[in-house]
Formats: sequence, structure tokens, C-alpha cells
Amino acid sequence: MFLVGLTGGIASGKSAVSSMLRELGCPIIDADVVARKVVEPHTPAYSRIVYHFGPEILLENGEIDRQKLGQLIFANEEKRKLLNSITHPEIHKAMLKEILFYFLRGYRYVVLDVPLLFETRRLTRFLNHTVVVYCDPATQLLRLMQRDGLTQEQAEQRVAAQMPLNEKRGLANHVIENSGSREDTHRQTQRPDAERGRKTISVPASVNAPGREG
Ligand SMILES: CC(C)(COP(=O)(O)OP(=O)(O)OC[C@H]1O[C@@H](n2cnc3c(N)ncnc32)[C@H](O)[C@@H]1O)[C@@H](O)C(=O)NCCC(=O)NCCS
Ligand SMILES: Nc1ncnc2c1ncn2[C@@H]1O[C@H](COP(=O)(O)OP(=O)(O)OP(=O)(O)O)[C@@H](O)[C@H]1O
Repeated sequence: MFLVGLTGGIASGKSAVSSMLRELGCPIIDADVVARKVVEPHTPAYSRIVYHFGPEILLENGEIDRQKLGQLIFANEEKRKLLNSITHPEIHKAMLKEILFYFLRGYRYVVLDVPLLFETRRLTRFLNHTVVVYCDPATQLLRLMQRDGLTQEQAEQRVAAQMPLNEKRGLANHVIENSGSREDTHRQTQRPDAERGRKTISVPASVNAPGREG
């Protein structure tokens, strides 16, 4: 089975690109979605978060207050490491299960959308290919502030909590440039861009029909 790791920086456009790939019929496993599931009430990670961060981290309905937890961990490296140590093993286990699910259904490739792929390196050994969604730092900051309603300082804090995007760019097999329009990015998901010397991804959706040999 061919496993592609899709990564990038916060708000660099991973979800935008993964939606485009999904439209091509490509199965996507989204680490942010998995990360939400593994901290639902009554899970082991949920209990450990409440134990370490206290009941004040909960909403009235008992779920984790993600906004509050985000404010805490992006402002404090120790707390971020603690949360990562609780959540990451659970996230990776759940993602491996999802890969198995697709494998058993006959899919020949899956894209894993993982923001912290190169930071944790836990999943990289399973991957055949890595793709970074890049955008320039000023655009990244602006998109992040606009999307999440953050001040510049808060947005900078979140960007600083990750490996610099330039560094990730150097580690990937392919780069999708997302500083420009959505149309430009969309074009890069449709065909190899070799003639312009760029490293991009092209996913042949037709070869990934369920039921085919894995
Ligand atoms: C801090 C939390 C509660 C904030 O939740 P919220 O719903 O506001 O944001 P969401 O989960 O959609 O994450 C948005 C983006 O923040 C960045 N991010 C999230 N967690 C981290 C982290 N621990 N370190 C650096 N960047 C992070 C990623 O780029 C992610 O795409 C949540 O992100 C979380 O539980 N993080 C720890 C688990 C984790 O590392 N998730 C990332 C996928 S592996
Ligand atoms: N090419 C583009 N042009 C304009 N806006 C864009 C473009 N690509 C993404 N955006 C916007 O930028 C914001 C960040 O994009 P997106 O949510 O896809 O990033 P992400 O990498 O998945 O973020 P996160 O790491 O936080 O999950 C969103 O509001 C999205 O609509």
C-alpha cells in the first residue's frame, strides 16, 4: 500500500489541499479529526487531560474546552509537551487502525494529513512519499489570524510551536505552493508540474478504486 504524508505549517493550507484530493476520490486520514476523537469523554486521553490540566479545562457539557486548552498549550511549551505526550500515542494508534481499514478494503493508497508529521517523526517510517503544503510566512500569519480570530502575537505563538515551514519544505519529497490563489493550488493537484521545475503531487484517483489489489 502506498502511503502519502501531507503536512505543512499551521494554516498553510493542508485542509484546502486535502479537500481537493478528496474530490479526486482520494481517501484522506486527517490527524486533526482523529485528535478530536481520541479526547472525547470516557477515553483514556480525556481522563489524563482532566487529571493533569484540572476540571477547569472542561466545558459545561463535560467535553474539553479546546479553545481554553489551545490558549494554555500554545503559550507554554511544558504544557504543550505534556498534552502531546498524552495525545500523540493515541492519535498514531488510531491512524494506524484507519490505514488498516483502508488496506483491508482494497485501497492502494491513502493520504495522511498530519500537521506535526516531521516534528514527531512517528509516522514517517511508514510513508512512501511526503508532501508539504507551503505558503510564505506573511500569508500564513494573515490567514491564521483571519481564520481563527487571533491577534498577531497569538498567531506568531502558534507558528512558533511548530518546525519552521521552510525546514519542512526541505524534508519533503514534493512541495505544493499555496501562497497564491486556490485555483493555482488546485492546478498543482491535477498534474505533475515538472516543466516548471517544481516538485508537486499528482494523484491518479482512478487507480484507487476499492476492491482492487492492495
Ligand atoms: C490544542 C488543541 C486542543 C486546540 O484545538 P483546536 O480545535 O482549537 O485546533 P485544532 O485541533 O483544529 O488544531 C489546529 C492546528 O493547530 C496546530 N496544532 C495542534 N496541536 C498542536 C501542537 N500540540 N503543537 C503544535 N501545533 C499544534 C496544527 O497545525 C493543527 O492543524 C488541539 O489542537 C489539540 O488537542 N492538540 C494536541 C494534539 C495534536 O498535536 N494535534 C495535531 C495533530 S497530530
Ligand atoms: N490559496 C488560498 N487562498 C486564500 N485562502 C486560502 C488558501 N488556502 C487556504 N486558505 C485559507 O487559509 C486558512 C488556512 O487554510 P487551511 O485551514 O486549509 O490550513 P491548514 O494547513 O489545514 O491549517 P491547520 O494546520 O490549522 O489545520 C483557511 O481559512 C483557508 O480557507
